[in-house]
Amino acid sequence: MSDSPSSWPDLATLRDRIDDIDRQLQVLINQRAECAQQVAQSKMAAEGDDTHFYRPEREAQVLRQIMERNQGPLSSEEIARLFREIMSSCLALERPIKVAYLGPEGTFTQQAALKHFGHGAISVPMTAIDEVFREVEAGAVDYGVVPVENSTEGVISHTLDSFMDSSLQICGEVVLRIHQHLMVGENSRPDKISTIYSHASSLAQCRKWLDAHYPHAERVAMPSNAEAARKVKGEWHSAAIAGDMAAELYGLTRLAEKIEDTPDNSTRFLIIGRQEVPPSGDDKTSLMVSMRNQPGALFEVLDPFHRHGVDMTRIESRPSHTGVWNYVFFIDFKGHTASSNVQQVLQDIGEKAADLKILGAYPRGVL
Ligand SMILES: O=C(O)C(=O)C[C@]1(C(=O)O)C=C[C@@H](O)C=C1
Repeated sequence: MSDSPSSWPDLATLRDRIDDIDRQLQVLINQRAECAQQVAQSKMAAEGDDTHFYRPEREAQVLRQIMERNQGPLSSEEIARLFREIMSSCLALERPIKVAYLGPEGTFTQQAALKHFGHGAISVPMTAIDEVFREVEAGAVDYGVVPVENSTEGVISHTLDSFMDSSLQICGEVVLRIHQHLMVGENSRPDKISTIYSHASSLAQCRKWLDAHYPHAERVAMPSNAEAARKVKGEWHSAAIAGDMAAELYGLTRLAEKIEDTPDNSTRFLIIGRQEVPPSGDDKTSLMVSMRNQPGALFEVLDPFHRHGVDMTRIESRPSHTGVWNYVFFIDFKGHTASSNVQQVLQDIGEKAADLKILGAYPRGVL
């Protein structure tokens, strides 16, 4: 017999079934929350004042397990997103976590913070990247979220430079697909757009689209996309390029969606904190290495990775703050500082480098 609508249970029966499942889910979610409360007690008994309630390695393991065992029909990403929120609420019961991000409200960095920590975290906007670092260092917030590289635009040098003078650790990473939309306020005249506001890097990410669709509009760089969205709210002749959060926050209408020139446009953000993270089973490590300016310096940094079979994922060089002729390399690689081949790499580089700083070993982004 074919599966026709007439052979399905009726709507009332299906809704009864959903009510019953919801009842069970609710009991189970609250049982999970009680467990998390007990975890908090046991952590405090063992660690006292230094207790870290947020455990990046455990969260990554929980989310990976959920994705691996998922059988659908919900996608692995979707089910992990739901559990992300459950864990976020459980952590908030243990202790509410404060997270500073590069603001204002509605930026992609806030979106990244919520994607990583879920909506149980209290997110606090900051006006600059170094302010995010300062707030975490001072203990005014627990963690910070800062952008570090965009697939189209490259590295965010402010973030790398901030690590030079900071003792903070990288505790995690999160990658966000960046979709840019052209948006206007309610009194706008879409056929009369003469000015388009956005952050310089978003304007650059949409350059070809703007050349094709608004060749005569003036492009004005703003401190952030969210700032741009706020500005156009009351202007009838201008539009902003920003993301979903900014459109919703300022009640703007999207004139065109996903206008970024490269379809896989994404930004990587780092979670910074004051704790070292144990291995999760799939980790990355970030280093900062200062080399004297002499022939073969780059080779001496790269060679140990090759010799010990460690997979480098990124290398950037920045001028050092201290010596005019010294360079600092920022390096990311797969693996955790607890593993022996990584320790051998660190030892070899340490013997040649003027300075070697481990910025953190942390779980590879899951969501
Ligand atoms: O396992 C822990 O350490 C917990 O605190 C529980 C839990 C969870 O809800 O699964 C909550 C917060 C942590 O960041 C990690 C996991």
